[in-house]
Amino acid sequence: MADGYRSVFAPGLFDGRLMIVTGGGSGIGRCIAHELASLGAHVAITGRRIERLETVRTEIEDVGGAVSCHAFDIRDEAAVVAAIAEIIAAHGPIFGLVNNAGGQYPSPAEELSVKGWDAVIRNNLTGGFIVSREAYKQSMAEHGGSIVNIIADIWGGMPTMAHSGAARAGMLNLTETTACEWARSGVRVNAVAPGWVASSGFDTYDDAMKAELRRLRDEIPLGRYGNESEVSAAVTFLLTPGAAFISGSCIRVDGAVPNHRHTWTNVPTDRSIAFDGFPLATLPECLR
Ligand SMILES: CCC/C=C/C(=O)SCCNC(=O)CCNC(=O)[C@H](O)C(C)(C)COP(=O)([O-])OP(=O)([O-])OC[C@H]1O[C@@H](n2cnc3c(N)ncnc32)[C@H](O)[C@@H]1OP(=O)([O-])[O-]
Ligand SMILES: NC(=O)C1=CN([C@@H]2O[C@H](COP(=O)(O)OP(=O)(O)OC[C@H]3O[C@@H](n4cnc5c(N)ncnc54)[C@H](OP(=O)(O)O)[C@@H]3O)[C@@H](O)[C@H]2O)C=CC1
Repeated sequence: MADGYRSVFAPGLFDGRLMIVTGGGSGIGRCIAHELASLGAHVAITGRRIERLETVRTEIEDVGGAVSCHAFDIRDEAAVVAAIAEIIAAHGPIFGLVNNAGGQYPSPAEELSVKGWDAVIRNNLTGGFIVSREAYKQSMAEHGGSIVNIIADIWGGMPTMAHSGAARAGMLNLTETTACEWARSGVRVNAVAPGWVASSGFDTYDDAMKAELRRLRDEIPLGRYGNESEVSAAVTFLLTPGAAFISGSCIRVDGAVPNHRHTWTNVPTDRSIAFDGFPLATLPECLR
């Protein structure tokens, strides 16, 4: 038998608990599924492509974990309603939900079509909302639970990711709002915001984007990309009783990137020209 996932959390912590991980067929979601299963959970992994889910199912079962696969698009409301009902019928009440599925494509904002914008907003905001609502209504409202939403580093502009940045910022507020609304049902809702994490997600980028990623790596204060297990550990912590009084919060897993942003190295050296092209002298004193 292959080695299982080595979590820093106590073995058996989630024995018999049902956890859903959307986007569990690759990258960060796959890693989270492995960690939760290694701690005793039954993990329901979801995604659009069943073959990727089946591969992860085999990996987890090979090390003795409990897992099931459920293929659906998180943006398809009817499919989500049916899939959540099917998961509960087969595996019992939902204890944890990790809204990890998502993604986008890079594009300058002025070149985004409304169709492309909508596709990405639905992938990174609407989908997570639908899955959360159904997990709450169909199960967690009765007995409590914990939801973790994977967002992104939204503490600043995200050039070429306007659609995704807007969606993830919306997801952070949805996290905060549902944390309030569902608290009295014993449901906690938190977010984890990965920075640049070397995962299968990087494979979806073209060569220009990969070159940009290599440049960005040098600007990460901790000097490297994050890895999938570092995101998974933060998610797992939020699902544990150790986080019982944490709700509506966000853990950034980003090597301190947002703290570093204001140390710009590319500020204009010609101090006679303001950033917007107006001569500096025309600006009020307080803006100089
Ligand atoms: C954010 C910070 C860091 C994050 C890192 C990560 O997330 S790593 C993880 C990274 N992992 C992932 O990102 C994985 C998940 N990502 C995805 O599945 C896609 O990015 C998706 C959300 C667009 C799929 O939405 P879908 O199933 O609805 O796809 P669809 O094919 O039907 O397209 C609908 C419309 O969108 C437009 N459009 C789409 N693609 C492009 C493009 N390349 N170029 C230009 N435009 C594009 C286009 O308008 C298209 O309509 P058209 O003109 O064809 O009639
Ligand atoms: N890697 C990074 O640096 C960062 C990643 N993130 C976010 O973390 C999450 C995981 O990313 P990562 O593992 O790197 O990338 P991946 O592309 O490997 O993971 C995305 C997963 O989501 C699934 N998915 C995407 N869209 C849908 C959909 N509409 N319905 C159902 N499933 C869907 C995909 O499976 P399938 O295609 O089969 O549906 C895939 O398994 C994503 O939300 C990503 O945007 C955020 C910040 C940084």
